[in-house]
Amino acid sequence: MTFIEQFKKIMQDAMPAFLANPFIKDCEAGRIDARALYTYIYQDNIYLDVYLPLFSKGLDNFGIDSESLRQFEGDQETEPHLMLQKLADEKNPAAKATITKEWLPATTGYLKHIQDSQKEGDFIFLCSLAACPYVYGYLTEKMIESGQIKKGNPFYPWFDFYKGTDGQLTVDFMKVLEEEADKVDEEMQSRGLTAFYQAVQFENDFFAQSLEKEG
Ligand SMILES: Cc1ncc(CN)c(N)n1
Repeated sequence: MTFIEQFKKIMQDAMPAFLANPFIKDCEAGRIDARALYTYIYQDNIYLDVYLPLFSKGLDNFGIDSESLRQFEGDQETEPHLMLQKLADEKNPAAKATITKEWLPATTGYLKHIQDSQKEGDFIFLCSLAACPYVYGYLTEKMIESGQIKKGNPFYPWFDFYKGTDGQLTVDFMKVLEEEADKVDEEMQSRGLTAFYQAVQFENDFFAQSLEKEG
């Protein structure tokens, strides 16, 4: 299996866990849990504030200047947050006051993982950064394709958004990773795959933590 094939397999193998995730199951059922959505948005803002500058550094390390990759650093994340916020506001705006305004464990753990990967070297760092666009691009595409998320589902616009943005980004990211993987030895490739695998697990935990109640 090529490096990229192994990358894809990690995501394919993780799909059942994402589909069993209560956050994703709520989306599939069109069930709006306002508190969970407010929590997700709050945590995602914390995450992106740290992740996006790191993403920029990760690209700079390899002199990468692709338009879709660069665009990702802009404010495109605001739009999907507003979509979820609208759903939560319509359902139960009072839930906003009840969310935990602290860094939840998957937020802290995921960011620490990326920062630790950065210390391990440029290639491993790049692999750890890939899960953020890859998971959303892959998951949204598969769930729309399979009919698990259909038009009319309140979450459809959110899935469709990421299918477009993160889907395209993933195509560009994979091209870069393929080129860079050719330049490193097998041991480094394997460490890169591990860093990606762990980031994929954190993506799943990140969704799940939004539904966990206080105390
Ligand atoms: C935690 C997380 N992962 C992925 C994405 C979408 N790129 C996001 N907004 N937040």
